[in-house]
Amino acid sequence: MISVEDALRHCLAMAAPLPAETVPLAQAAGRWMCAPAVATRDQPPFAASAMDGYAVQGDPLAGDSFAVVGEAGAGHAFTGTLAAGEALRIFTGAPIPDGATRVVIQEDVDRSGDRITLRAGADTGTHIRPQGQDFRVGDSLAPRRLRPADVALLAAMNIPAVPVTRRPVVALIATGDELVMPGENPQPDQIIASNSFALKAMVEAEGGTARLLPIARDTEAELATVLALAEDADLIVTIGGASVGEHDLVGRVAGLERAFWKIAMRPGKPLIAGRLNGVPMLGLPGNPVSAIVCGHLFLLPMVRAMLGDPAPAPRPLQARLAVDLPANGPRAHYMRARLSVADGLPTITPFDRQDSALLSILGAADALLIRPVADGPRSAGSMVQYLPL
Ligand SMILES: Nc1nc2c(c(=O)[nH]1)N[C@H]1C(S)=C(S)[C@@H](COP(=O)(O)OP(=O)(O)OC[C@H]3O[C@@H](n4cnc5c(N)ncnc54)[C@H](O)[C@@H]3O)O[C@H]1N2
Ligand code: MOO
Repeated sequence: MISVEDALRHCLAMAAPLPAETVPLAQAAGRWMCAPAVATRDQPPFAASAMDGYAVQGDPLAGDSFAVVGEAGAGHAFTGTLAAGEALRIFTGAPIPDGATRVVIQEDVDRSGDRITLRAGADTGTHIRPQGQDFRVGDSLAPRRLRPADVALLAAMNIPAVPVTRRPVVALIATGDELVMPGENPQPDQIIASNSFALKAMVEAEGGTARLLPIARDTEAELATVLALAEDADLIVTIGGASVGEHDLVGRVAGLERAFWKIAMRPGKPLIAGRLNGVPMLGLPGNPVSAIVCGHLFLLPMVRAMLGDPAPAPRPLQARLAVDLPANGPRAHYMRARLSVADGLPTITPFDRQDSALLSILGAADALLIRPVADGPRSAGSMVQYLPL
């Protein structure tokens, strides 16, 4: 058995960033931009009014009066130059005319015909957004997973398409004679394949493309046939058949160059990783919670690394333990747990039942409480690490 940390290192060593492709901005959200984006213009491209009002020169006092000589709106610049004693009717987003140094908001003036007079108590802000206050030509946005606000920033930079890492194709193969697909009529000794659906959703939420392949029955021939369907995938994931029984065939697949088998982790002990004819492969344990927890700890980091994430490993957070816990054993325990807030602090309570077959408990959990190998007894109130689910 190797440690969780060593197992993750082996997994990440197999997961190199994939090549880039260019996508239009409208399809870029959620994708990993893999080269810096550089602004080709200033924003705003001119000094702009931040308010609806009147552009004037200098610092007028209450009672000062101006002749309104024209108008500027967003997209409609005033081309003349403003002289002392003149005002330009101006709207938010319009270019500030030459000669103006300030915008007086319309609530602070009295207008009569083509004249305005400043009221007492007018605010003294300039209400001018300087050219390039948001970004300037040459400013860049570093590679990242694009969030909605990033896509807006790229649009404002006038960048219509961006280079993104190709989505990794992850082939998911459930194995076992006992499995049928949801909606089928299981025999009395059969169950429904479930965890592949969670893994598909997890891969896709992370930016990968998941391909659910047919269930492989417990024969070497059938497993080989289904694995052959996955040979063009970027990552092959099998589910079940990873343990030590006669029907656990994954570790014995022809062409598998194993990096490791069995890790000091609960749930997830029988995890297998390696390359199958050169393609990175993860053999997840069949128990639903084991498969999904290993998905969070090993599969998703590999997907993130293939997408170019420079920090693909899971990032534990800290919370206050709500109950006493006995010492942990020789395997790191990723306990299904619930987060709450007590006295303004994040607090974590593990479920009493931790059997790795319990999907209902995993569904009720929003965190994995991490017990390191041989961690001593913990009292309520001590700080522990967890991974959000
Ligand atoms: N003698 C030992 N037996 C077991 C050990 C061990 O060390 N020595 N390890 C146990 C641990 S830990 C786990 S986890 C399981 C995992 O074994 P496998 O990866 O071989 O998984 P299976 O035997 O195929 O299935 C386990 C369990 O999960 C159900 N299953 C399988 N696939 C799915 C699926 N796609 N959806 C829903 N449920 C699935 C399957 O029916 C079994 O009930 O081994 C222990 N045994
Ligand atoms: O460690 Mo196995 O993964 O749950 O029961």
